[in-house]
Parts: sequence; structure tokens; C-alpha cells
Amino acid sequence: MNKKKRIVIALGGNALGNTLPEQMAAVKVTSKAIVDLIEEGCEVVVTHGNGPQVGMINNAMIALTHEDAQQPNTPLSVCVAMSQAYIGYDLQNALREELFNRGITDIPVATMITQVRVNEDDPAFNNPSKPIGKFFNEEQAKMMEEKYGYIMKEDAGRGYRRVVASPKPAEIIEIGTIRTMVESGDLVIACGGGGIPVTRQGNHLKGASAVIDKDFASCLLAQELDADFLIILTAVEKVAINFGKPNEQWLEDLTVEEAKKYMEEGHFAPGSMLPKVQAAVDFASSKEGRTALITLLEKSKDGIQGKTGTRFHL
Ligand SMILES: Nc1ncnc2c1ncn2[C@@H]1O[C@H](COP(=O)(O)OP(=O)(O)O)[C@@H](O)[C@H]1O
Ligand SMILES: NC(=O)OP(=O)(O)O
Repeated sequence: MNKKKRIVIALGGNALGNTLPEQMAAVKVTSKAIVDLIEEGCEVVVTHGNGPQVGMINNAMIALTHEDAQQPNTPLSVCVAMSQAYIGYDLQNALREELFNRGITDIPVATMITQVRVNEDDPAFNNPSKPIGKFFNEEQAKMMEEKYGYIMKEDAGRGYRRVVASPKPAEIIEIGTIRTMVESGDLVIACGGGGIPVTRQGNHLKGASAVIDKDFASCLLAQELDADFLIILTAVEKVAINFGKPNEQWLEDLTVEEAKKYMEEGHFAPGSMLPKVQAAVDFASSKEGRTALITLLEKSKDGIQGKTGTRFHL
């Protein structure tokens, strides 16, 4: 019997939407694409982003502090934990329902609250780069810098967003439990929002004020689970060089060497496409036979069949 292909699938912003009702609707579409892969005979592990959601939760917690002097600030690490539970709750229910609708009743679905260790001395703590929350215009961004002391940066031509520290993931604390669940056939949602960032202080894991990039955490998870595929789903079907320019060229098949050259030439926007390409290159170069794919959610099935998307390999 052929061994099942193990896929770590990283869901981008468009798989979840930006508001509660948008997310409720989006996860239904997302679940169809994921269950399509399961019906194709793949073993799927799900990860997801949390940029809009963690910004929304953080704002809500700040408002709570303003109206109730007894409430201290909620650390960003706790906001990430809240975003994992909120997104995991919607996703696991939508996945369960989609599986049942197709008569698949023997795959338990669960969300693993996942902590990811980062290094205390990661230089990223001194250079906030991860966009979270909503987009603002320049004037609004200036106001937020003055009023809240936020650092606001332009995000890939789409407007201004608050940026926070985004250290690299060093270790998935709950990897043993995730592996056991995956090996026993569960459909697991893990490392949501890049994982809850923690630093190790003896036996204590201390929450860090950061949001880890989910593409890098997904890459680490895929390596740790010895996955065959890392699929990064986003809002474009393929990755382009000269993106948005008259000489734009969509890419289908890339060796890690070609991808590295394009990265050096600056073809991929930092904070959006660059971390995805970096994660794809890291995964594909980590072992012979590992493939990374960047494509649209609704094209994931065609993507693993080699019909579309941008594929990265050694
Ligand atoms: N070279 C490129 N090729 C394709 N898309 C690019 C490129 N550079 C920037 N992008 C933009 O990056 C976006 C994906 O990043 P983002 O929206 O941050 O991801 P996520 O889906 O994880 O939320 C694409 O929708 C596209 O607008
Ligand atoms: N944590 C994270 O990378 O979220 P986004 O993918 O939504 O930016």
C-alpha cells in the first residue's frame, strides 16, 4: 500500500477573513479545500495566520483596560493564545461538519494550543516588522503612532499597519503531542498564528511580546513532522517576479537556487510574499523529496497534482 502523503497546509488571511462573520463564512470554504485533500488520500495538518485577528483581540483588550482600571494590560502572547482558540474553534467545527457531510466520521478534529520557543536575544525584538490588525491611511497611521506609541509601517503597497516584533521560531514545545495526534490519524490544527511566542527561563516558559510569522512556524512544523509537502495558501495563484509591473512573470517551478537568486534581487515584498518564499525554500532545501507549494486556497488540490501554483524543490 502507498504511504499517505503528509501535508502541512498553512492558511493565509483570505482563508479566514477579517471579522467574526467573515471568518465563519470563510472557514466553510477553507474546509472544503482541506477535505478535498483528505479525500485525495493525503494526511493533512493545518496551521493558520492571525494577523487581523490578533490585532482585533489586542485592541479589544486595550479598550477593556481603559474602561476598567483593575484590568492590567493583556500581553501580546496571551492575545496570540486567544487568537488560536478563536480561529481553532471555528476551523475545527467547520472541518468536522465538512467531513461528516461527506460521510467521513472516523477522523477526529482538534486544535492544539501551541507554544513556540523563540530566542530572547533574537534581533527581531529590536526591529518590529510583523504587520498586525487593520490597514490605515498615512494620516491615521501618524495619529496612532502619537496616541498609542505604535510603530506603523507601509505593508506591501496596501496601506499602513501596526508592526510588532517577529522572532524566528526555534522549537515547538508541544511537538510530541502534535506528532502523536497526527500519527493516530487525527486532523490537527496547530501552531496557529505562528504559535504563542515563549522564551525558556529554567522550567518556566515566559510569554514574549511578539507575533511569530506563521509561514516560518509552518516550515518548522512540516520539518518536525517529516511532511512531504508544505502548502502555503494565500491570495495569489502563483508567485511572480516583477510583481505588479508590466514585465510581471508568474513562476511555476523553482529550484531553491533559483528562488534564492530572485529573493536576493528583491522580487518578493517583505512582510507578505518574502516570508512565504523563504519558508518554502527552507522546507524544500531541508531534505531531498520535500516540496513546497504556494497557491490559492481553492487551487490546493490542483496544486498537489502539479497542475498549478509555484513549486519549490531542490
Ligand atoms: N512577488 C510576488 N508575487 C506574488 N504576490 C506577491 C509578490 N509580492 C507581494 N505579493 C503580495 O503578497 C500577498 C500575500 O501576502 P499576504 O497577503 O501578507 O499573505 P497571507 O495570505 O498570509 O495573509 C499576495 O496576495 C500579493 O498581493
Ligand atoms: N502570524 C502570522 O503570520 O499571521 P498572518 O499570516 O495573518 O500575517
